[in-house]
Amino acid sequence: MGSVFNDAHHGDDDFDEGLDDGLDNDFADGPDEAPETDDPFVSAAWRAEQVRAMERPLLERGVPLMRMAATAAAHVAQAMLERQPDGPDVADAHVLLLAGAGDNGGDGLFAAAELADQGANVVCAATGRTLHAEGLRALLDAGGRVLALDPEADIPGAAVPDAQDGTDETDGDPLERVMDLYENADLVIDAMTGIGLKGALRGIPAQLAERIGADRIDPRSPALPVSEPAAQYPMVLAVDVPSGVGVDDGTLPGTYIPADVTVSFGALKPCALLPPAAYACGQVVLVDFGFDTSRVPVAVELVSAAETRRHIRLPRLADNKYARGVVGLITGSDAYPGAAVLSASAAARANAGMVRYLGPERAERMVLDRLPEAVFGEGRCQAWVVGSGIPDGDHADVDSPQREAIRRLLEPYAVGEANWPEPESLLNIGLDDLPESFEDLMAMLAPTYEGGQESLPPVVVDAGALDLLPERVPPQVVITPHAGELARLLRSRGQAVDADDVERDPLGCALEAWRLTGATVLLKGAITVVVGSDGPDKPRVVVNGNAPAWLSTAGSGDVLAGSLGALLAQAAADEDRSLTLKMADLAAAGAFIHGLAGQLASGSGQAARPPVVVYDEDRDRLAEAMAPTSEKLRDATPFAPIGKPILAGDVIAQLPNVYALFASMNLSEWN
Ligand SMILES: NC(=O)C1=CN([C@@H]2O[C@H](COP(=O)(O)OP(=O)(O)OC[C@H]3O[C@@H](n4cnc5c(N)ncnc54)[C@H](OP(=O)(O)O)[C@@H]3O)[C@@H](O)[C@H]2O)[C@@H](O)CC1
Ligand SMILES: [K+]
Repeated sequence: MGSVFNDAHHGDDDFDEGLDDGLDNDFADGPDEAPETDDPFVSAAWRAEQVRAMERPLLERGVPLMRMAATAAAHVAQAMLERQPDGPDVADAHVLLLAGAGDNGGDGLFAAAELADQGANVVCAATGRTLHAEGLRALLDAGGRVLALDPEADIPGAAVPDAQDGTDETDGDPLERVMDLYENADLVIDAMTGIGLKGALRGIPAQLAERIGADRIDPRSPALPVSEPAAQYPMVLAVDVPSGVGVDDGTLPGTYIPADVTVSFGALKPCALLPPAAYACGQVVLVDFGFDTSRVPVAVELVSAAETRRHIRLPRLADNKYARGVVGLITGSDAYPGAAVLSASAAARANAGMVRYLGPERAERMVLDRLPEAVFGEGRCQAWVVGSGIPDGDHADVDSPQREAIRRLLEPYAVGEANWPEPESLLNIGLDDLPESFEDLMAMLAPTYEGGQESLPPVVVDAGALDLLPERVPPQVVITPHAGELARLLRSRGQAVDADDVERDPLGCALEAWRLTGATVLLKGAITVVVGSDGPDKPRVVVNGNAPAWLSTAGSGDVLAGSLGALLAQAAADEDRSLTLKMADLAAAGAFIHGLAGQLASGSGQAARPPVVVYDEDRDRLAEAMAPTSEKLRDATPFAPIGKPILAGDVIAQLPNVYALFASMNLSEWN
């Protein structure tokens, strides 16, 4: 399952005819499979200590988890070899196992023993001073060989086969030996460290990861769909997690070995979903041990098609345009009028009842040109979008009327004020209505001061409006910064952070912004990280990974802001007051819709975090599930699997098709 639109297309109601525009490439009619990607289990991740807690009862009952893990890893290794068009059979394969002293190494040893049993030529490079005793015995019994890298190692049976030149193990630099083996291997099994990693890799594992990682990390390589046949040998299979990645926070604290496939045991760990570590995981195959996850709070969640669908409001018989949600936009400027067009068009094509635009005359004219349906001036709105295409405080005119309008719109959201206006009154504010000062605004709204801050309409605060955000706001304020903008926001609140810091630790920085502002934080990136409120002082972390790399294009952010505004307006049209605890999921659903529109527009099967494959004991079904995207989409689109360049307007044009895909999902599930 390499593509999210399959995920969006699994219902009973077959979806193919009747949507010519944009879907004529039959893209949406891809393989009708993988309903399991809607299983919450494959879209949730738990921290290492939580995973250990879930393992414990099974281990106490004597369930042989390590052997189960190893067999799964061996099957996955075989599937990797078999999918290479001219790859070797297992019996002829050269396998290099990098094994640490812990249980992760144990998994690797048993898995490698199974491959050696089938005739594979296996060499284990032991990176610690010991090896899992039974695993070692199994590998040696199966004919595998062991090279100890640590001079202090005490590993019975470790002997170095002649790597190249017939000399014995004491010759030469053992690291060089491993690199020779690496260069001649078909498959590397990385079992140096798993969830027991503390901090950054050090010692021999760090040196190995540095050498091998440097060979495999090329920032200039294009974004390809995962699971395509290897462009380079050897392929790397990571056992549980790629060694060296920050298991719980998704960072890359030091050297690491990026994997083609990561076989994850029992449950996903956050590193499988969070950037940048998720990029190092490649295709993720999840082995279900039957953990009881019911009492363990999810640490990080991947938004799914099923979850996104829950937030979409299909039109009803008795609807009028207001009932379907009205989006108000204060976006675009004389300097960037195009952002007004893009954000308003995106909102209008994303299932909103109406779009109301407030901005300078030139931008208004352009919006009207492209969107005759838009209305201008005051009136009711269920959600707002502000700031896209508006210069920030460093670049705007001091008396920019739009910034002033946004400032006034946001002022009532400032937490800490004694009184809050009823939403009704705020909903009805137009640009011309906005009084001169906050005091005047409050006076105007005075008769309706009753509601709490949670009843204010949701608002997307983007780009140039981020520096207008009040110190603290309620969760229905969604901020949508990219890394540079988030760094700036954090600096304005006393944190010494730059864009690189945000890219190194997106979760940590998004959490910090959430803590400091109270806003729902949507941090844009190849994988979008959303942090919102899950109750008092309790964060909810949701990520979206379906966007193809083509979506990094001018105006993409304006489209996201507009279409997210439309989603929020739909939700608010129904919910009135109870969006507060749904905002993280709503924001992530907005990112999912945007990413899916990008996939449809570009015809791309590439995605930063494609759906997770569930391990299947049946070898054929496993091979099918792990099959390359190009194979799955071969007949679906001439552009598969990589796709084609797109403009922001192409993404907007696909938004109705995204909604159509959701509308076509099993109708009985809509209730
Ligand atoms: N329990 C079970 O039945 C099951 C467990 N499962 C498997 O167990 C794995 C967890 O095993 P674990 O707890 O033994 O830890 P593990 O990941 O091998 O790491 C410990 C090793 O890493 C080393 N090390 C640590 N930090 C380091 C650093 N910074 N730099 C360098 N080295 C460092 C550390 O060295 P030390 O600090 O002791 O010198 C030690 O050697 C889990 O991921 C899964 O694969 C599955 O089979 C399912 C059933
Ligand atoms: K590993």
